[in-house]
Amino acid sequence: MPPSFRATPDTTVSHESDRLFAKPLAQPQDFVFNEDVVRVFPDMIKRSVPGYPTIVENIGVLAAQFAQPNTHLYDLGCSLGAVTQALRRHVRADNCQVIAVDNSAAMVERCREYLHGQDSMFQELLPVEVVEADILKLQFQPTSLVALNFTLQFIPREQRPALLANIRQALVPGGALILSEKLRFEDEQEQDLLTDLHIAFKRANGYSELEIAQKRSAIENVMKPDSLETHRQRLLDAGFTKVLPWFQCLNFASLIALP
Ligand SMILES: Nc1ncnc2c1ncn2[C@@H]1O[C@H](C[S@+](CC[C@H]([NH3+])C(=O)[O-])CC(=O)[O-])[C@@H](O)[C@H]1O
Ligand SMILES: O=C(O)C(=O)Cc1ccccc1
Repeated sequence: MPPSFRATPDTTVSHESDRLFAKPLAQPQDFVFNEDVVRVFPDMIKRSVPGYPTIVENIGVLAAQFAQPNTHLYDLGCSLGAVTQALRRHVRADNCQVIAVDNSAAMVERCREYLHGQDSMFQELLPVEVVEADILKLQFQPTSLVALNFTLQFIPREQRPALLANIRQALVPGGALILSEKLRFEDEQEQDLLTDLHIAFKRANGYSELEIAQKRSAIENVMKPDSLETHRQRLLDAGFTKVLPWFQCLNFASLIALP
């Protein structure tokens, strides 16, 4: 493997560890993707989402199978561009362009630094445009690969069907949507067990009980997970013909939806 491909994965490594919820907070506030979160984000998501590094890398591998020449590839809710970087490591289709979109100005600013930094260091990378926008307002270009990697859960539930229908309309034959989400379980006992196991995962990654509790209260009004069955039915209703789960670790899963 040429050195350029060994070097790229490290560009999102933040050396700051996530202590955002370590001290007791006087006023519980809703979670926002601001500068403080941006600074610790790679550490936060890796220690909070079981399977995250595997999912990101393999979105690149899967994308390489679906990417069609002369189309756009979308990384929706790109944060710091981890998925876009995986696309750059794996996709070899001709004349593809990545559109990475996020509505957090702080995320977009750092994401541009990382990705444009790669542009200046390495040749022959997939071209990337990083756009600060609401993914609900995008006009999609013909696309062969759309990644919603832990983003749909932050979209108000009533807006999710229209977003998925827009994506479905823009997908070319042979393309795919890759949708990763935290799952909710309809069975109360399953939900409680998976929640406990996820807390154990966070604890094993160095989070204290206080950090876990404060993060949960910050995120609960903002992030609304659905069940696998709800996802499957909503994707079919949006016009997708097949929904294939390809990864699950505890209550975090990733699906391939085919047009
Ligand atoms: N309406 C919206 N429009 C655009 N962006 C949005 C919107 N709502 C939320 N976001 C953005 O969606 C991202 C969700 S994080 C995705 C991780 C990334 N995909 C990764 O693979 O590292 C998931 C998490 O933090 O759990 C944030 O950057 C939000 O600003
Ligand atoms: O599900 C959770 O409890 C999380 O912490 C997921 C998460 C990870 C990173 C940012 C926001 C939510």
